[in-house]
Amino acid sequence: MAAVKNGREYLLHVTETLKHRIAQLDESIEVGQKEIEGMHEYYWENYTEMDQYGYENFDNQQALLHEINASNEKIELRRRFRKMVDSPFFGRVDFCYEGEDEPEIFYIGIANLAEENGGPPLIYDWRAPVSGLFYDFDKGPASYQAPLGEIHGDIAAKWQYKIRGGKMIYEFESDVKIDDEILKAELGSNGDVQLKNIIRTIQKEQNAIIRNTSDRIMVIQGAAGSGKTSIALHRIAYLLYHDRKNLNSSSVLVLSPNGVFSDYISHILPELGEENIREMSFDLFAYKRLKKVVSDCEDRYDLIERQIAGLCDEKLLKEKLSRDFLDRMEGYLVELEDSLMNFRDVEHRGVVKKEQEIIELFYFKFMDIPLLSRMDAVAEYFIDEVETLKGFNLPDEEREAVKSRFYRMYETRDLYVLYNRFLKQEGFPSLPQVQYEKRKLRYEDVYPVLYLKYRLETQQEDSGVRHLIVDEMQDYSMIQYLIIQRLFKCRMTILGDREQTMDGEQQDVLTFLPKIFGKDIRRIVMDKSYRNTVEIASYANKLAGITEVELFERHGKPVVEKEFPGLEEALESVVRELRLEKQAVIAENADEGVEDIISYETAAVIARTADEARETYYILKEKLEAEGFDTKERLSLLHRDSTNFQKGLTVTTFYMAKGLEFDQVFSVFPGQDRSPIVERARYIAATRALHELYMYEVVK
Ligand SMILES: Nc1ncnc2c1ncn2[C@@H]1O[C@H](COP(=O)(O)OP(=O)(O)OP(=O)(O)O)[C@@H](O)[C@H]1O
Repeated sequence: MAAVKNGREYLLHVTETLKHRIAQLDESIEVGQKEIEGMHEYYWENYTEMDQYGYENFDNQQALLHEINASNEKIELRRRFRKMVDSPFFGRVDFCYEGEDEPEIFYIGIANLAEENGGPPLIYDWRAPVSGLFYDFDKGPASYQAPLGEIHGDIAAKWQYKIRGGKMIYEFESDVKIDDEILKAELGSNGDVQLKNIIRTIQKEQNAIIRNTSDRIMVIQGAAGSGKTSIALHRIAYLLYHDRKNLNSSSVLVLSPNGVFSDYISHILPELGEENIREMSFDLFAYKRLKKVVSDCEDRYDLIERQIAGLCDEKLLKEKLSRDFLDRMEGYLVELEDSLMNFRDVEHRGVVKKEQEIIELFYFKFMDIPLLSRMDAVAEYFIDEVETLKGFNLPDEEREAVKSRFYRMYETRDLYVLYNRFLKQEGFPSLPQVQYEKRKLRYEDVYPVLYLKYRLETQQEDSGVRHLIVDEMQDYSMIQYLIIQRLFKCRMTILGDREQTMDGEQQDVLTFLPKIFGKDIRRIVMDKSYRNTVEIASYANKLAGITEVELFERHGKPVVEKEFPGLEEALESVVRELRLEKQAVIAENADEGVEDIISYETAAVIARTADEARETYYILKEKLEAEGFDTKERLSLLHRDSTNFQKGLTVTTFYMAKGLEFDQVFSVFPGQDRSPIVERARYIAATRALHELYMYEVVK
């Protein structure tokens, strides 16, 4: 097809090919399904007569499995092709290899396509080595990293296309990287309910992160809206594509802040032709691990609420999150080696293990096993001896009884008690000494107890995770990173923004990450922001005193700052300014009389606390219903237990809004609260806005 040079002609040819391949797959999938059904039938009809050793049965099952896998692969390929019909390609690079006269033409799309399986590609996957040219170079000398080494040449031309519903909307030759006009159009469009895939407009500096395979741990400090989350997900799609042997979607885990965020990003990988990855909130993970120790744990959101309500001893919190606290805990762990133990002789079925022998086993032979699991090894060792001497295996119950005599040599194995003892010893207020049912850990104690658990109980465990993504890295403390380091020995992409710390004080995790992970870390700073208009981004940066962020030149309405005597009045204004329905509006900077039709997909009212968000929601519900707004479908209260993010108007807190974005944002805060944490909250709220921002203060 090299003769076809025109995008429209090429589109026709590609569309025909897609239709043809889909039809072929339809047929072959149908044949495969019949084959599978036939195999099932054969099995049920004949299984009683199959050979007694099960060989035939085994062969049948293998054949069936093979057929099912082949069928699934075809279904997956058909799904990908069907998706490609809408927009088969978005870019083209004419690349002249060094020493050649004629350029070769590469069309780039969401996935590979050839006229037949294994044939020369008509379209290259955006992750293919050669596609790097599209993102990284303008016209002129260029190179890309192929499996056999770097390939050099010249880009003779670069084209960009917009195809929708199989129709060419536009095509043009561009000599800049990714034309700014296209990016502006992408960014200027309304926010979807979920994060968008950005393969058409990935920027050079973003591409470098997506395609990086050499660094084990990448730490990305990126300004609000710089594309961190988008990049992390595209990076995973890239790594899955290039390393199918070692990586699959179930071996990638994202530590995400909450269920809503997971929902918000959940479609990107399937859209990029990959299966979804696992996600987990670290707080939930901790709670599950500590279930046997305490009946409940606070999470990060409880802590924030407590901090805003002034119910948190900030000094104590800071102390418990400090390096010094951790060092003291390490000292305590050393002390426990001795102070926790009461060794004594054990005798069973006439076999005796002397105290001194137990001590030797405990401190020498099994010294590498964590303290609270070590006695188990000693007990097993003794049981083994008894069994050898007696010449038979002990029944399970008897084994357990022997083990419990060994366990009794620990003064206690209760982590709650051990932690409490540590607090007391170090002069910290102790936790209430209560029964399990009443034990609830405050957030600042959750991770120290989990840390104790790992240090005292757990040996190296293989989580099966080969790549870990930590989003919102600034929200994790040093002790959490230490736990992460113990749990995951894999590659990592850690990303966040120190300015979006949900704390009074900024935490720059980059200062301590190298101490935890060593020199394997590659640190990258992204200071160009794409989400907000220049007006919104400049306003937000001023709020946080940020100066070094580069802004993408996209302009919009000036930020509106207003004070109101009460919440009711503020929300009346929200209802007036809301542009979720098609509405004719006098454009701010336009000539008088010129009207714009403005209609957005998403808007949010962002509040300070969960209670304030709830109150806001109910007032708004009433006001909007009076205006005939469909509140059932288009108004939602997003809280910590929510699992999805909906179109329309969302009412939520600043901490739940993190990571999300909305066309219009109304930040409604109590004007009198100027505490550092709430000032950060205003910044987080402001940076959520794509096109319009209203900063409302309720000044009683
Ligand atoms: N290269 C790009 N092309 C098109 N859109 C982009 C690009 N990079 C970022 N964006 C858009 O910018 C917005 C912000 O991206 P994203 O949410 O990934 O940023 P972030 O750095 O994680 O933000 P935050 O930390 O503020 O939550 C999204 O709408 C995303 O689609």
